[in-house]
Amino acid sequence: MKILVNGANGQLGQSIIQDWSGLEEISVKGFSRLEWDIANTEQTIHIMNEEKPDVVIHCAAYTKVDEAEGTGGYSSYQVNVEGARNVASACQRVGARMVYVSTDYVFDGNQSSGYTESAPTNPLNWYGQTKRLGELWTLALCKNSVVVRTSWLYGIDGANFVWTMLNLAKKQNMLYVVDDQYGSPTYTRDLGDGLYRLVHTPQVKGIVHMSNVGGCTWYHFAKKIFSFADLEMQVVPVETKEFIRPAQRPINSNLIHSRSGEGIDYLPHWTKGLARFFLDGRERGLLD
Ligand SMILES: NC(=O)C1=CN([C@@H]2O[C@H](COP(=O)(O)OP(=O)(O)OC[C@H]3O[C@@H](n4cnc5c(N)ncnc54)[C@H](O)[C@@H]3O)[C@@H](O)[C@H]2O)C=CC1
Repeated sequence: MKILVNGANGQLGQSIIQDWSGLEEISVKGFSRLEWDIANTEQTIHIMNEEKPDVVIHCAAYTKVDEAEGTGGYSSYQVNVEGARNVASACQRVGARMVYVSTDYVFDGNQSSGYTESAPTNPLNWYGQTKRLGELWTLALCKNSVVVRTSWLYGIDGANFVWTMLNLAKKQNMLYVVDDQYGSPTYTRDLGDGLYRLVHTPQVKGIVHMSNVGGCTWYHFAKKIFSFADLEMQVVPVETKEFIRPAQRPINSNLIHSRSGEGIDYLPHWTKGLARFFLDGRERGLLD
């Protein structure tokens, strides 16, 4: 099975390439933005015609949530909507399955019980809107496609909340962290494992929620990070309204995994994902 990964220099893309390279039953090839700009229609068609993959893992995205608001949304629209449309139609043309990675930010977060795959979407910010439009184009243009929604993603290679907390701990011993936004932190390697099972479960189509199970607030996530890192840090819980940011975030973006019985299984609990991150980081000499 031949698999292409776009956005391969991002945190999820790197994690997938590292874990899937060398596996016997698949061949995986990653493309950075410089090698494959998904917003470039001709380049997308050319690469897909040349490579003729069985599967494309679509990791490429404009992910700067606050900047997306500030720039009038142009860059995020180009990548998250037009780029997804290009890839979906090229996948359809060459008969490839497209796995479009999406986000909990397609929901407004007002539903305290969480969101199933079929729950109505209502993004609060421009990033979420562009990702939702990308989902719709993917499902409309590529018959053999799956939209995989995940949340609060962090990996060893990349900028994310975990590294932000660990880097701040080098400079200060007190931090304010939001305690009224709830979600599921998801480790890229655990998501990669879930995507690997999905790739081998061809009958699954449509929308699938895939995040580490369980959930917490950013405050509890930060506390857990410092506990795993064995660092003394005073973490003070604050409300979202005390942190004014350009993009609004959902208060409760808990993703319900109602399709996990279909051969794709649940990912481990989020605290296990974080423990795995620390093991990996220590093994690679990046963490004490
Ligand atoms: N980071 C997070 O907390 C979450 C991310 N997601 C989704 O997961 C997926 C992967 O996210 P991350 O790895 O965290 O993002 P990332 O920002 O680390 O990686 C995205 C990659 O896409 C590339 N890219 C940007 N524009 C491109 C273009 N025009 N053509 C080709 N590549 C382009 C970037 O260079 C980058 O390497 C994205 O679809 C994102 O929307 C979903 C939920 C949470």
